[in-house]
Amino acid sequence: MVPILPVPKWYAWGSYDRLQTMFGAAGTAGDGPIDVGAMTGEPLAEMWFSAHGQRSMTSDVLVGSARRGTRRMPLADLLRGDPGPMLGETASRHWGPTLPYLLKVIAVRMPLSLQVHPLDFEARRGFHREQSAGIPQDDPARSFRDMQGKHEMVVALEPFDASVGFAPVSRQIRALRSVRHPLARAMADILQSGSMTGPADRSAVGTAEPTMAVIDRMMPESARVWSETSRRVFRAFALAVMYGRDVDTVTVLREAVSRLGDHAGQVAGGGTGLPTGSSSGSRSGASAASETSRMLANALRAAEAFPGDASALCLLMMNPVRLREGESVSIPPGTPHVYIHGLAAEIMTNSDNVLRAGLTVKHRDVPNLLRSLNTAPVPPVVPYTVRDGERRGGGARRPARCDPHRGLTLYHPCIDEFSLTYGHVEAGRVADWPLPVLAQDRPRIVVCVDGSLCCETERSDDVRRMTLRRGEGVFVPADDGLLRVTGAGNMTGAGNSTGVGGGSESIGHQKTGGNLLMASTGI
Ligand SMILES: O=P(O)(O)OC[C@H]1O[C@](O)(CO)[C@@H](O)[C@@H]1O
Repeated sequence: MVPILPVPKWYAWGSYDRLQTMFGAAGTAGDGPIDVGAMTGEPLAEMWFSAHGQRSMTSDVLVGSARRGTRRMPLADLLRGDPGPMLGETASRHWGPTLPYLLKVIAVRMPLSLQVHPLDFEARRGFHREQSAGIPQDDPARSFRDMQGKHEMVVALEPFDASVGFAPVSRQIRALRSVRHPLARAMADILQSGSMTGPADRSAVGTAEPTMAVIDRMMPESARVWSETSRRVFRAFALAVMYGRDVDTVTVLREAVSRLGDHAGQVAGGGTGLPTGSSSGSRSGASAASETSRMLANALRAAEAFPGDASALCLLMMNPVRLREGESVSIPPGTPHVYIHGLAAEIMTNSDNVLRAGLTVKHRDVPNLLRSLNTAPVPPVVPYTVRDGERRGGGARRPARCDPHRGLTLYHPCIDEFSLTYGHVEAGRVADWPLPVLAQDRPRIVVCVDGSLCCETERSDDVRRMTLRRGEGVFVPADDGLLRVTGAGNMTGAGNSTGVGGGSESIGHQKTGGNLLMASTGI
């Protein structure tokens, strides 16, 4: 068990206080430790616990001992040097000498890009193409930073708003028709009839006949077997991201919100936002209207952050999602998504490949995004959750309510690279399930996201103990076997600079315990 120092990522959409407060001095950055707690003037978006191949993306770990002295080294090097004991036999056999997952805590202050993660084969193809074009891997204009598709899962640490995947087409048409703008109308016409229907539609994009033919040529090869619905969704989406120019989205969306009676504010007030009904249009008028309002609300927030960017209208085609703390959603490669607001843990395959179509100051790559785009209107995928050994949900539309204050929940999507455990461990209590299950030959990363926790491993006679305060984390090698975690006292100050605790906190004397986030492989 070694302390791990997360890598901070400063992006414009990050928060000026959330991660700073959580992580304090527990961060690393390239050449040395960094006190993110003192950097409230900068928007801090993400803290990465990672062994990604690029130096600027791998976390450092502290090796050695408090008695003999510690030194920092990149986690990626530690794993490469001793893959068997560090990663375990199963993980090394499947994924080679590296961690197959990347864990982040993210703070979304304002909407971030309309994006898609590439499919595996597109990532491989794109990576090699950019390598042979000589584009440096850390070039901001690079789309493929590694060779992997990115499968992702989000677990909300606080209410978290997003738009994920395409909504049922009837919902898309309804939302688009609620907005009085020629581009929204042209998108709705395409969804309804397969094409733009008249001169008014064409004037919306300032171009004539060939538009549809150009768009159709952007479809991937797999489009040959797509349903007509998927083809229409592709065309409407592509129309906005390829041809939408300087649309005053803020004005038209505000007007639609106020005309519809602003359900958005009421909806934002509570409850899970995952779509609940079927895609057959069987939902009641009231719930359809409220879903339109939520689509509009997300689109408006995106438009206000990026005025003039027509791709905000694409959020009127997407499922609005509101997660409560402890709820989660999977983002398989190809899924269009926009994160709107909130604090969350994100775990993903070991990749930094993001293809953006809009709502960003970063590099956009519409052609590559369209090649990976999943155009099927499907409800967001909810990962399996397991509590006390009991498996629930999975692919269901409504997640089992996972109250993080009532113990630990294990979340896992239908892939093997990662799983995540989140929940509260009361002071003086030893977290039992699922930690023993995850002890079998798996590399783990444990982060204390609130309060404090005492971690203990025992290998032969060597007992190692560490107290984690808020923001501190440890990497637990597969070889360490069973990890015992006990809720410690209330020490909510920002993390210390080393993450090395003595294990001598007065467990049981204080009442708070801690909130545990633990990443592991799924097998
Ligand atoms: O590169 P951007 O647009 O800032 O977005 C980065 C974020 O988007 C995601 O890909 C969201 O799925 C995250 O993994 C990452 O945190």
